Amino acid sequence: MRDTFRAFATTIGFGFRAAPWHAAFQIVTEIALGLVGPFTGYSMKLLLDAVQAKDLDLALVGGTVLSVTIAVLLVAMYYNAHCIFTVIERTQALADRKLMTLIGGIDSLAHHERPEYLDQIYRLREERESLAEMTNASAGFVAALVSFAATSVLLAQVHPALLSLALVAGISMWISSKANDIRVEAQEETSEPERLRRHMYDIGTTAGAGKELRIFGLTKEIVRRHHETSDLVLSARNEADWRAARLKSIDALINAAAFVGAIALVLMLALSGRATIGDVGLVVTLAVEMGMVVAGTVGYGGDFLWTLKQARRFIWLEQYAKSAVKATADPMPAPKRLGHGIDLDAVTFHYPGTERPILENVSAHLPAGAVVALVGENGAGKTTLVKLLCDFYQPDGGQILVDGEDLARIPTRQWHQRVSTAFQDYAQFEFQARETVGVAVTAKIDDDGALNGALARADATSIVEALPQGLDSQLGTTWSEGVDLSGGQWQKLALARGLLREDPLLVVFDEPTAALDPQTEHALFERFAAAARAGHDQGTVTLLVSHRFSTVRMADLIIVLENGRIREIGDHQQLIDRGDLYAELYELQSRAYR
Ligand SMILES: Nc1ncnc2c1ncn2[C@@H]1O[C@H](COP(=O)(O)OP(=O)(O)OP(=O)(O)O)[C@@H](O)[C@H]1O
Repeated sequence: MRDTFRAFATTIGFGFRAAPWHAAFQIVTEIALGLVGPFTGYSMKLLLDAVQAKDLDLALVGGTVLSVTIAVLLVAMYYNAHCIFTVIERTQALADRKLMTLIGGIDSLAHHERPEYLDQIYRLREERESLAEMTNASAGFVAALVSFAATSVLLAQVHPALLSLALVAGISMWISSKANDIRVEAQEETSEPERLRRHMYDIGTTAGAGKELRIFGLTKEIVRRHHETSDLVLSARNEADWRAARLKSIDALINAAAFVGAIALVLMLALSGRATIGDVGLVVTLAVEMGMVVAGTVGYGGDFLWTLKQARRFIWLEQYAKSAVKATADPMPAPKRLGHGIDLDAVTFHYPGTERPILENVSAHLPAGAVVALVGENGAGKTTLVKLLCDFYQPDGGQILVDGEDLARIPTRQWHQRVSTAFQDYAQFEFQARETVGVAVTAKIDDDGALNGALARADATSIVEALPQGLDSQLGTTWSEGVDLSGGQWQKLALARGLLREDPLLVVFDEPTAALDPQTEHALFERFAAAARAGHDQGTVTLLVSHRFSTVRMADLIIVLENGRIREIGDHQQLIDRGDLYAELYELQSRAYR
């Protein structure tokens, strides 16, 4: 209950924060509109009674009530529509920013990788518009309830038995909410196949998979899979719709019976002289109005509950974001420089929600100022170790020690500020070139000297020089005057981004040069290694993950991982002398290049 209230308060708060006056005015006008139906019925009653009694005064009162009601209707309708759009637009923008801040700001990566979290995040992203709907749903729901109350009072004045219409309306709302639950449940249960269906659609329609789709003639297969998954999703939802429709038809029958009963009752009352002709008009109008009130309450109530569901997901995300912050019982700041280095002390790890250990008992000393290479076959656990060193995940067993202190004690955000990275799956920021590189240290976006220095270290100077407006060029052909770059050029800019930070304690290159030829990669890393060794005062550890042994060989220390365990460790010559896996793989690659 507390969570529900919190979810409601949070999302209605979005509306009032994004557009306070419009939100307040929307609620007022919505309630005014909700009263139009009952007041129209009442003025009709007055007018009919006035005609029957030939009472001019009563006719004037009835006419005035009707005129005011129509005026309120016209004015409120106009402002209400304006408020609805303004509130939704502004709230949507605010909710989007909140989602971006939460999803992108969580220290861990688990919510991007675990299926149960992905479903939640997927639904939140898909249904993000709902987060902006709370003001609208609440205003509509409150207005429908006010209308319901006013209609009930007017009906009771004619005859208390007519309140059975209100009772039936209550039952109707209950049935409709059950029908709505059935639909919502089906949507939730088909969340994963729906994600798969979307994945197929994305594969079939975006540029990323375009080349392989054509070469492998995959389009037909992807369309078939999309069809298969669609059938699964749609048949489950269709079945739920039928069940909901069966409930709704029972509801319709009850309503029809109540409507006929109410008209019969008021006619009997009128024929026996206990009700006026105006009462008959009033009951007919209000019986119809009651149907609309029920539809409104159910519709807005459904929107309200649906919005509440998304709001609860949002609260889940907020709580998850808080819980994903590493528990640092005895926090300490990251050291200014590394004197000793980083130690892996019997590190063991399995991904949350899985059983298989990916790293087992990994121990190694990464000396301050050293260039360390991490090699091993696909799936050996190299990237996983990198994720642990970047503090995206924490070890299940053992410790990572930074100058002898447990990394668990350093708050993740602080550690991230002292880590520089370049990954194989780099982000393609389609901004101006200076921003594409400069986002690594936003304070340096306008510092041409720093940007050019990083570009030079990444061997990317010529790429930017060839751009029409140099650093100010817009990247990405989907933007006006935007220019596109090759995969290797994008990767070099990502590398420059990784090299912009001046005081990192750990620099990680996880196959960031896979799109470059081996000679270029080798030359680049020779340069990084020289720079890393020259920058001993900072004690930075440079960690390089590569499958190219020509590059790896110049590292001070090479760690060979196999099935999540360290198979060998040493420098190039030591490992060659041992004649084990490294020597074998090195020989194989050298032979291929001879
Ligand atoms: N998020 C995840 N959840 C569960 N298992 C994962 C996850 N990420 C990776 N794995 C598993 O962990 C193992 C090691 O993966 P990792 O990416 O660390 O290997 P790698 O040595 O970097 O491989 P490659 O050279 O192919 O990049 C693999 O078996 C992989 O399936």
